[in-house]
Amino acid sequence: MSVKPYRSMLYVPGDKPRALEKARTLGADAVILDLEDAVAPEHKEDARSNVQAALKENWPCPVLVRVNGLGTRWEHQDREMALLAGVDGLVLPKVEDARTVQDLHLRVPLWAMIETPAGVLNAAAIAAVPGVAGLLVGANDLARALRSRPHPERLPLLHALSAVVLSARAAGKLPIDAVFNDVRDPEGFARECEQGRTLGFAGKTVIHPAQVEAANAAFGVTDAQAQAARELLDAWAQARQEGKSVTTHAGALVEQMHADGAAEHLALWEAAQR
Ligand SMILES: CC(C)(COP(=O)(O)OP(=O)(O)OC[C@H]1O[C@@H](n2cnc3c(N)ncnc32)[C@H](O)[C@@H]1OP(=O)(O)O)[C@@H](O)C(=O)NCCC(=O)NCCSC(=O)C[C@H](O)C(=O)O
Ligand SMILES: [Mg+2]
Repeated sequence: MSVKPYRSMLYVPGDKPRALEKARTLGADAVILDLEDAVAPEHKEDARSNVQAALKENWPCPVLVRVNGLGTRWEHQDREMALLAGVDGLVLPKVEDARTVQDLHLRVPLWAMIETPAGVLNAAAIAAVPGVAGLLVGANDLARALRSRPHPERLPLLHALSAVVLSARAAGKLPIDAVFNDVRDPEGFARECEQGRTLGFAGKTVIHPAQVEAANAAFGVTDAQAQAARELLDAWAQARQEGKSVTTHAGALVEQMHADGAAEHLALWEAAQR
């Protein structure tokens, strides 16, 4: 089994040259060079040039570009620039229906942002479009659209968060959790990562260098977990050899889906080692 981890996906504003340079060294599993909400209208053209230059550099991870939304005056040029410069994928903000994504006929993977009520309601169809690699939650826009209030456990967003996980997983795509806005609250960030991981997200979008390592840890597999997965797979192999389709390991039930889960954990651990 071969998997590519997307534990941390770092947004980098296209109009901040220092951040664009620094992003190459931070250990994120992917970076998202942002031309949308992190960039003021008067800086859009400069940001596009900076991102074009950044795409020519060597990166240790996949580099995505978040283009401005469909229907804005920048979107077409953003997309053309990114595709010509050899981007690894595009992030499209505020995706609300599957048809919009289908009609783009992109030749690189598309990561669709789910950050409006309509986007949440249509998330399953959006995720199912061929070429969509994953769904990213945009919790700031979503909270604004829902008129919900901040809540330490994201209670008003839980339905939407789970809908994104369900939709992406049903289509075999990756669900990626929203950003955590307070870059000076590592405990709060760790709690939210834990919640996202528990809900089924594969990783988290992050906005600051200080959040990268914590997201990698929260959505990664520890050495001890990898060892436990190996032991479970050994127990399962032994059981299968004996013609059993159910066994116990360390006192707990083991069936095929548990073995599949252990194999996926091990593959993620191996990928992170590389
Ligand atoms: C959040 C920030 C504005 C904080 O900025 P600041 O206080 O200036 O940061 P620091 O001084 O602590 O920065 C220290 C050094 O780290 C570099 N840095 C900072 N952020 C990044 C980054 N994202 N990538 C790479 N490098 C970064 C600084 O250059 C400093 O470097 P050095 O000079 O060597 O010390 C700021 O972190 C920031 O702008 N973050 C990204 C914001 C962003 O991208 N927003 C858009 C995506 S989130 C979104 O849109 C939400 C979604 O759509 C939704 O709806 O929810
Ligand atoms: Mg947004």
